[in-house]
Amino acid sequence: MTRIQLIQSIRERGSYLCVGLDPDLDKVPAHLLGEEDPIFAFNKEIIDATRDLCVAYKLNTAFYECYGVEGWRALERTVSHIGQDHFLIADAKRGDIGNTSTQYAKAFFERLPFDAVTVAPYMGADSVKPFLAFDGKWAIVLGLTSNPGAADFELQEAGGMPLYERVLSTVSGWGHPDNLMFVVGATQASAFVRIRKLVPDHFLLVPGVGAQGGSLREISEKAANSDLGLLVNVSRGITYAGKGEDFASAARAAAQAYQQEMQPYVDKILRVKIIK
Ligand SMILES: O=C(O)c1cc(=O)[nH]c(=O)n1[C@@H]1O[C@H](COP(=O)(O)O)[C@@H](O)[C@H]1O
Repeated sequence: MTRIQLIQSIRERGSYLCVGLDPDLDKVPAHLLGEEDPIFAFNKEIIDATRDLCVAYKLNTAFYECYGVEGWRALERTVSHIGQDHFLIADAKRGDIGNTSTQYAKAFFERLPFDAVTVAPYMGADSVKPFLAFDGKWAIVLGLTSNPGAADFELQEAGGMPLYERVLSTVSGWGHPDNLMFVVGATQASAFVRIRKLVPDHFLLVPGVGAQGGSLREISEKAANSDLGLLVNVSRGITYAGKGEDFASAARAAAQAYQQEMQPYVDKILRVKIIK
């Protein structure tokens, strides 16, 4: 999916919500556990209940890999059920020497139909650039993450600025706003304004709303750009909004509340904008 298509889809749905599909068999409703593929059965109901309210789905591969080949099969079935109308993110946090990164990119972009993969920048240019070499595909590079451990390296000073700022300004030169996004945690509100100065045009993937306590309003006020420029991810806050047989309608209600909070920002920013 191109940046222009993504912006159109945000405008049409009045939403920049990304639903995180991180299924955990210890948490899915008991009545699904007897299904032949309970992970897919769970995801399918969540997808069917939320498709019109979100523009993206993010699958964290850890929640599939931990179930071995059956988990991977459920991931494949899930992405094919989602189809082509949503921006599809493989949250795999990859990045390795160049030829290995190319194989990771092929796995998600050629074997599977993902639009984007999350990438850790620690190994530098040759580990990130292979993900930028696929037409119409995206790398989403970790900038300032939502977890407490962000303080261990990302917030440490590196040559007169925090390391994450160096990552944003250096990595933004490796790609462009049509193939590169950055992850910024919703819990890092005090950094949003500074981040927008460093990467004014890039989309930001913002996890950490819901279970981790980040504020959708604060992100929207401080980090939206003239394209809207945000994908706000919520995983547990939507998928486990309900625990019983009505979990899908509870998920829909949670997603709808986020979408309704987003609509005024979409209207304000994208209503009269002519897309470049
Ligand atoms: O790359 C990510 O998506 C990510 C980066 C980050 O800084 N923090 C973060 O929570 N995530 C992921 O975003 C999702 C957040 O899930 P919830 O806290 O359940 O909404 C999980 O898949 C995390 O692995």
